[in-house]
Amino acid sequence: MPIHLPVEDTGPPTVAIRKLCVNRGGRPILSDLSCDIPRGKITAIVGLNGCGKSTLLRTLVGEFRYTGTIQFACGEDHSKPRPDHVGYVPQRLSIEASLPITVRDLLGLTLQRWPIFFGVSSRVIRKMTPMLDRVGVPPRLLDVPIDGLSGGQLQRVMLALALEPKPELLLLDEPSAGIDFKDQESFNSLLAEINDQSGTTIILVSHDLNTLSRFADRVLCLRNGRIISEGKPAEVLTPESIAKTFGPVLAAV
Ligand SMILES: Nc1ncnc2c1ncn2[C@@H]1O[C@H](COP(=O)(O)OP(=O)(O)OP(=O)(O)O)[C@@H](O)[C@H]1O
Repeated sequence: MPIHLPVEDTGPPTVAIRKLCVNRGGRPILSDLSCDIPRGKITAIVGLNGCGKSTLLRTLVGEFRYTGTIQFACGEDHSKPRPDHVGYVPQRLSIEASLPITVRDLLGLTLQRWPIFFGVSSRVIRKMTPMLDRVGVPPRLLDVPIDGLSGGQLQRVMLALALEPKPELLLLDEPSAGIDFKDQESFNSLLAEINDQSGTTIILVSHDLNTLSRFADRVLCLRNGRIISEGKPAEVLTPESIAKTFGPVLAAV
């Protein structure tokens, strides 16, 4: 029986998920998953590799078909989120890393509504420096090819794109993967600042239970595509719940 601890009252949830089922490759990945994502809070999703964390985020951004309901309370039309209501930082870039694309090209290609062969508009060019500044990326990196960025710099560039124009919901899939401890700390502080200053609801997938216990408002533990427990970090990251989510070996550590 999953453990569901009450969400403190922050008004209607940003996302209400009910009986969500997702199949991939003919196999159930998420099964009968129900939860509320509280407005203006940071919710972390944890669980073993392959338990369905990325599938859940990618379903929320509309990538996979599903049964059940996902009710968004973003913008005025609550039935469907529009891209400008939801920002998404994927686990990895699905483009060839060796393509000779600079940060400026990536921002131009993503922000512009017409084909890049018309050139990047001056309106878009003017936006780039403040966008990068907001996430702590120096403007000199605009001319660096994306495969020349460090893991932490690339995550920040992706975050800058996800924050454009001003999402009510921000989804991040393992933003700390491949980043050293210092960069992780400063990236998490940046997310906390965004959450604090603009009230953006954040859902992030993470494997770093220590950091989450300080940083997330709520933790959702997944195992084999089902919710094992959810609640505040101190309530949920207990030896019993960790053992149910990750198995007895980690709990014993
Ligand atoms: N294209 C696909 N076709 C079929 N099954 C897939 C496909 N992609 C992923 N899966 C399976 O879906 C399951 C969930 O994958 P998902 O990426 O959501 O897990 P995860 O919890 O995010 O894992 P990780 O922590 O390793 O990123 C895995 O068992 C995976 O093998």
